[in-house]
Amino acid sequence: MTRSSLTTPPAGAAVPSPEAGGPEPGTTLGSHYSRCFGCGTEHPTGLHLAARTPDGATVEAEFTVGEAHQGAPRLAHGGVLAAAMDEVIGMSVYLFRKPYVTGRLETDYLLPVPVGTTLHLRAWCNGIVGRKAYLEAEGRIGAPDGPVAVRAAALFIEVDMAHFAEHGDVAAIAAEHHDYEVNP
Ligand SMILES: CCCCCCCCCCCCCCCC(=O)SCCNC(=O)CCNC(=O)[C@H](O)C(C)(C)COP(=O)(O)OP(=O)(O)OC[C@H]1O[C@@H](n2cnc3c(N)ncnc32)[C@H](O)[C@@H]1OP(=O)(O)O
Repeated sequence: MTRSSLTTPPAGAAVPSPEAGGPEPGTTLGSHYSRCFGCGTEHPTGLHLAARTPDGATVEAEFTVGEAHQGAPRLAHGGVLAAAMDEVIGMSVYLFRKPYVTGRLETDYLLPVPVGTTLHLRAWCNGIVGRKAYLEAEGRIGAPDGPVAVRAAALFIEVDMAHFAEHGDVAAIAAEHHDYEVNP
């Protein structure tokens, strides 16, 4: 992965271990918002990622490139592939039970990805320092050990739930996150 110093964990960054009380290995992770472009089951043209964690610390998902995801004819749009990496990385840090948002996302495109291809995505965390999480992901064509088409490195920043309430739609959050108190 070609990455900048901004997405490279500094020496001594702690690599998190599976959170006590977090998802058991093998668990399928639900969507965090039904209309999310990445994982929402109600999004008509979204990526519909249904991620799972094989080990409580990393995340895997598949994404089949559809008609709605084209850039050049019959080829996936690079921004859509970046969105898939963003989503699977976001799910991998959400394993640690704290809300994070993308601060920076760097993407390497190694192979074109035709419509109809299933990309096998995997994301993991390389370290956390304070509010900053350093993460990485890859997308492989056709099989978990297929050729790598996309690689990404990211810096995610921890926020609190007030971030989503203040800047987004507090009623939608309350409707889908029953543990979120609208008026604490
Ligand atoms: C329904 C709701 C459910 C929610 C449930 C939970 C969510 C579950 C997620 C599941 C999966 C989602 C997957 C998709 C995830 C997205 O796509 S999120 C959407 C895209 N991202 C955004 O909209 C973020 C927009 N940016 C911001 O809001 C603010 O800039 C941020 C990132 C919160 C940071 O602002 P801040 O809190 O004021 O913090 P700030 O002091 O500026 O930065 C903190 C540190 O990070 C560094 N930093 C910040 N940004 C950068 C950057 N771009 N580059 C380098 N360093 C940076 C700063 O330099 C600083 O470093 P230190 O000085 O501490 O060393």
